[in-house]
Amino acid sequence: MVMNDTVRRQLAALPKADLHVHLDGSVKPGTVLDLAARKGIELPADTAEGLLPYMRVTDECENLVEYLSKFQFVLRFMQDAESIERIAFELIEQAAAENVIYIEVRFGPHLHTNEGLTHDEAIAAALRGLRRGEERFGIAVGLIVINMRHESEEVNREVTAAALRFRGQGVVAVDLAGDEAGYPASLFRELFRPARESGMPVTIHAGEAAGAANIEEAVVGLGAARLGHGVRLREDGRVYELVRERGIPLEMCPISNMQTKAVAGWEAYPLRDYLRDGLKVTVNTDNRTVSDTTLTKEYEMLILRCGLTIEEIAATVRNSLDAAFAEPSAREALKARLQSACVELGIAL
Ligand SMILES: O=c1[nH]cnc2c1ncn2[C@H]1C[C@H](O)[C@@H](CO)O1
Ligand SMILES: [Zn+2]
Repeated sequence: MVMNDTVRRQLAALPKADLHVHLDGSVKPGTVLDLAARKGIELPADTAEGLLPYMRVTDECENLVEYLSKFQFVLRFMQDAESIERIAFELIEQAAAENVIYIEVRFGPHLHTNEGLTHDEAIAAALRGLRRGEERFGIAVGLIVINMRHESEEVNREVTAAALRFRGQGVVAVDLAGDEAGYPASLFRELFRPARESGMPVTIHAGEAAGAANIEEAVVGLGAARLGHGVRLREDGRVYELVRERGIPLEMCPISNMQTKAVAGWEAYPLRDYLRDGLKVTVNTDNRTVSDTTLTKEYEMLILRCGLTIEEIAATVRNSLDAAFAEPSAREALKARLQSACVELGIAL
């Protein structure tokens, strides 16, 4: 498949969904410039362009741990409610510009408490920004609260409790992110117990920097209803079947997966095989700024480097809407929008 003008037009107009995007990985460099000036923080460059090397990874990134080191730079500017709200709003604005109709944004509240914000205040600020974006751009939004693998049990217990307090007010799920190879999923069974017991959906970053055993533990031990990445699922046939039989959606993030070296290269990227094998594959950005990506760019790479068709791209969007942590009626309405757009665009769905 090549990218002719018809496909480009179809891609641009296709309604999209992003289930896996980190707030702190998607900050616009121009916003950092502005926030730094207001806060009197000195920057290593005085243009948006000049800040990019500090905010994005290069192809030379060796692994997930190196990738994660990029987040420190922006977190300094995300320690007050107003900045968090603004950055959340601007993320919805960026998504709206490429026809995203549904988005679940995720962030780790504890990363925003260095200057005294509480977890609840950080969550409330993110929700205000998302709501404002939702109203302005007509996009349906949800917030996923992240527990970080390197944080203490006590901190993560509090983060989870805060997430549960905001259930029904915009927080749709809890997640586990950070250094997967250094902190296996099995350490977090107890942490996710309250979420499991209260029916709050759980999604877990797994099978990105560690193998299929971590995916099995995420599903069986932690109760994951979806998996962040899941790229390395094919390493174990038994776990592969488990995920396929249960229809557990994979939140794949192709460009990020290349950068963290979760796979050797595009030739080895398993997304097309997973999709054709009936796994519930979804396509997401992970971090718009850190990974220098957009959903359109992710789709283009999948078409050019993995041979996906526009129909298969549309099928991944439908998978995302099916997998959305949203009310069934909202999911159906979004799917109807996708369906009618596909009819108009001549894409068989
Ligand atoms: O792809 C990822 N894998 C694991 N952790 C990640 C990934 N992208 C971002 N994070 C971490 C770094 C951020 O500071 C944190 C909260 O968004 O989540
Ligand atoms: Zn992620």
